[in-house]
Amino acid sequence: MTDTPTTTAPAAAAWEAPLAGGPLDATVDVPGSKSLTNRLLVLAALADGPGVLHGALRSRDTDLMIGALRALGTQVEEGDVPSTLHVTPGPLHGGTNIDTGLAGTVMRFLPSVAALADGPVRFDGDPEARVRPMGPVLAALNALDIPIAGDDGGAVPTHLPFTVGGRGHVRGGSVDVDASGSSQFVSGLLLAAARFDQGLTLRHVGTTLPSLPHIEMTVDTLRSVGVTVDDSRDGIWRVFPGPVHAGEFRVEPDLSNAAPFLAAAVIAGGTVRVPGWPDKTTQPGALVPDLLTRMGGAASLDGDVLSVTGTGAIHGIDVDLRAAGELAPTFAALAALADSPTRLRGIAHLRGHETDRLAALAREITRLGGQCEETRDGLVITPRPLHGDVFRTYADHRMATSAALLGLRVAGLRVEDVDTTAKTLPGFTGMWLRMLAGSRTPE
Ligand SMILES: O=C(O)C1=C[C@@H](OP(=O)(O)O)[C@@H](O)[C@H](O)C1
Ligand SMILES: C=C(OP(=O)(O)O)C(=O)O
Repeated sequence: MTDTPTTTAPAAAAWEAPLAGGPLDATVDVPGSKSLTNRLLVLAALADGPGVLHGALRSRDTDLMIGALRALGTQVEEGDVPSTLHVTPGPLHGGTNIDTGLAGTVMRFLPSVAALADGPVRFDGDPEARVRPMGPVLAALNALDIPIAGDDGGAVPTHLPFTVGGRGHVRGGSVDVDASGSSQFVSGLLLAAARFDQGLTLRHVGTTLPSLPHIEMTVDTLRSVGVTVDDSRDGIWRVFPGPVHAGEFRVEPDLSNAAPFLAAAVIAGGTVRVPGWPDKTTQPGALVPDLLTRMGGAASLDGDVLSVTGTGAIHGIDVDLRAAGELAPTFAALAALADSPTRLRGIAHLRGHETDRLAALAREITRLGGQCEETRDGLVITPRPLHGDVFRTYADHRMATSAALLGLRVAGLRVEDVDTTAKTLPGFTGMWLRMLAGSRTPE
């Protein structure tokens, strides 16, 4: 995954990012967390009875998860509002296809569910998904005696497309996994492991481990459905075999999607508030208030309302974002507008995200006249005066929200394919305009 990103989408369809007209004063209701919604959907499909999710995110990634679980035999129905989902598990069927789109959570979480199905399940996704790393999950399942085939046979594939030869049960046991490329390799194996005959002991054998909060989220979510997990040793997780209990769950707002709105207050000045902020969470977005404070904002929590106030002054930072790589595009935008250089470290694995985010951010910030250089494991951004141009997004929702942030200060910035934000936040442009107008953005 070292190729530089390319795109062929026409610049003509680009969205004119609005300039901030003055200090903000807005309350933004952010929809549910992608990561929690897709974990809870998977566990509901593996549960011992019908369950309910409230506040679920409805977006391309979560609708792909719903579509895939339906294809495997699970009933998923909307309640009185689209964010309420009733899930009734059924026997897991093979003989089906799964469209992963560009969703890491679908392509990495469902192969071990498919291994429990009663026949082959073929996975494929967007062209951009075919270059995202899959090898460690597939090799681990293969080591547990699950046949995994690429379209042309041969060795265990390392990328989409592939077929998981579901056998109705998985032996389980112990596997070693190099998860330095993505925490989702760990989460994807742990989520289904209580349904493996022997459960699973998973040992991470790589040099670095990104997104530890997302692995803690997996462990926490498993425990919330009655699964016993031992995570007492660094880099080793043991999931005991046993039932996954059905239940009724409420999904927290997506704190990583809240990040660009809160960051807007630091850039434009004024205050942005996000209600429903959890006082305790495994979401990496929990780091946002502290990071925005270090860059010049002031954050406070009043009840469950998180407020960020800015003056327009932005300071560069040196930060290891290993735990929260999905925040990097937001902080890269802030960095390009700051009064001193920024170094973002610990995020080499972003080269395997929706696009190679390090190359994409460096290229697009440079296109606007900025200075952004890739390092071995991150970016160094040196603020320079920026000018308007087309900002390419490479099918990456967070490139689009990052561009909207830059557009608050850079006249004439046009965001290519802004609708890519539908991956996790459909309606983003409406929410952004309402934030700028100072009116509350309904969920
Ligand atoms: O498990 C999850 O829900 C996620 C884990 C992280 O993946 P990586 O560890 O690949 O960064 C994160 O970036 C992604 O947006 C969501
Ligand atoms: C990396 C991300 O997504 P995915 O779940 O597709 O890996 C992201 O949302 O920033």
